[in-house]
Amino acid sequence: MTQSIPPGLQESSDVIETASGGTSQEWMPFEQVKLYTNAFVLQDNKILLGYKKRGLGKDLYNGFGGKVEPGETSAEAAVRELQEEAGITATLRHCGVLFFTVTDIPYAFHVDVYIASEYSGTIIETEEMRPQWFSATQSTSEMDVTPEFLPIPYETMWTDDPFWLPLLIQGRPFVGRVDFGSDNCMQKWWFAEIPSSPDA
Ligand SMILES: Nc1nc2c([nH]c(=O)n2[C@H]2C[C@H](O)[C@@H](COP(=O)(O)OP(=O)(O)OP(=O)(O)O)O2)c(=O)[nH]1
Repeated sequence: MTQSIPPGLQESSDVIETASGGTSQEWMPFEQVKLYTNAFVLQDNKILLGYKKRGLGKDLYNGFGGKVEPGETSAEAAVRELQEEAGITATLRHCGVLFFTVTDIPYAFHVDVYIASEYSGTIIETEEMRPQWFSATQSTSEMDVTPEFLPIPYETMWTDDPFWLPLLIQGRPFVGRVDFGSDNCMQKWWFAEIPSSPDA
């Protein structure tokens, strides 16, 4: 499987491809990589998302995250961004890597994705994000007749999120790459699950 892992992602011998496609033959070249984080809180079958009020991904729901600042590790940045954007502190577990390019942006985005099952503090709306809980239930048979929380609003999220968010919710580590066109459409994509080792 190693040969199918797109450039930008670490080679690994034991990934299981979950989706791939697109019209482009070749992956888009990139000159530089910028590090980002994205953190999700999952608790009691619900997931915390934020409605982004400004910047990249404005008017879309997402996890909480942003750029890794100089002198900071990705894990430190993830904790800081969750605190800045939702007002809470959590112990985060790394659960995925996403790699994006966008036509006309010379650098690529490496996004470390984190998950937490507990947090401390009070969730607040901030300048950047309006937090909201959604149901993390995935099968209709598990669904309540009158669910307390709305289903995940995939239609108001980045178009690649349905490929990996279900894996995150199931606690299955993943990697993926998407090349976006200037219209924000996915031109080429590849996603895989990383099976956990038996002694993990
Ligand atoms: N769910 C999802 N998130 C994405 C995708 N692409 C992408 O950059 N992101 C995330 C990574 C970051 O969490 C976020 C963008 O970071 P940001 O622009 O808010 O960074 P920042 O907070 O440092 O920016 P700022 O405060 O300086 O304006 O969007 C995607 O395709 N799907």
